[in-house]
Amino acid sequence: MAKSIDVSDLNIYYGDFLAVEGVNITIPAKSVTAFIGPSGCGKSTFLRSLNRMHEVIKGAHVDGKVLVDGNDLYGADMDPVNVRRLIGMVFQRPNPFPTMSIYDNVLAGQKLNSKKLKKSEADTTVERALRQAGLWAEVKDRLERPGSGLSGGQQQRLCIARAVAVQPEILLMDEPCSALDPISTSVIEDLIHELKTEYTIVIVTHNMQQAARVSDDTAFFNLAGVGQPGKLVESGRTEKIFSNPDNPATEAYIQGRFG
Ligand SMILES: Nc1ncnc2c1ncn2[C@@H]1O[C@H](COP(=O)(O)OP(=O)(O)OP(=O)(O)O)[C@@H](O)[C@H]1O
Repeated sequence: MAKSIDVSDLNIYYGDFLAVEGVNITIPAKSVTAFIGPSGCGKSTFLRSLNRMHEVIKGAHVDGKVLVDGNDLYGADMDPVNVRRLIGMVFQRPNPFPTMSIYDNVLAGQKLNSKKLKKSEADTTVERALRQAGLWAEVKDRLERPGSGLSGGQQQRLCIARAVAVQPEILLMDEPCSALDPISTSVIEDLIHELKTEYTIVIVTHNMQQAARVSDDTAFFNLAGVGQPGKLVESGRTEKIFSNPDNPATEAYIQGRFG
């Protein structure tokens, strides 16, 4: 079941450095929310705080609240490993395990969660995940070949298959198309459109056309100055943010006047 995310008064630190300050936002379920803003404003940092990947870095921590359908992600009884299973992540560079077969790559998340599957269950999971990632037809006859033998765009879809194989509720995508050619980018964008019927999707992108094409909602982040923390300037329906934003900085950024 896809879930909504409610963030309140979130501050995100690297040691003493406050990287992102005071974020308040609701990310609706079963829709695509794009994070945009100039380099260094904290988009990726904020994204990683949404599945507790941020704290993997030594000294990194947050204060404030992140609720997923009312459950506090940072609550004392919340296991970060479980959080990362429920909230999957796809990175900028496709990162399949290169020597592992396509089949085993899809199941890699399951194995990390030390979930033992019968062969028939494993086969079903692999097919389902590859179909969801729009890759099944292209790889069904070479599942035992290494993941590294696929094109960049196919590798990224393999990573999406790996992320959905564990049946997460939310998918976080950090510039998932920035290393891909326009055709592979378009395939992934179509896929994002299909996946939102089942998942809540959050995507960081530098590409304004992409944000406008794929997202239902957009959040614009900015820096007040060098060394200052990043802040959420405004968020709302993508149509509104792109055509009639409340803040002049949002309009300037979208029109390419800075960043
Ligand atoms: N591992 C880290 N340790 C310390 N500071 C970091 C670390 N990663 C990022 N930062 C700092 O946090 C701030 C936000 O960085 P972040 O990468 O989240 O921004 P971004 O908006 O995603 O940038 P970009 O668009 O360039 O990817 C920056 O000042 C950055 O230097």
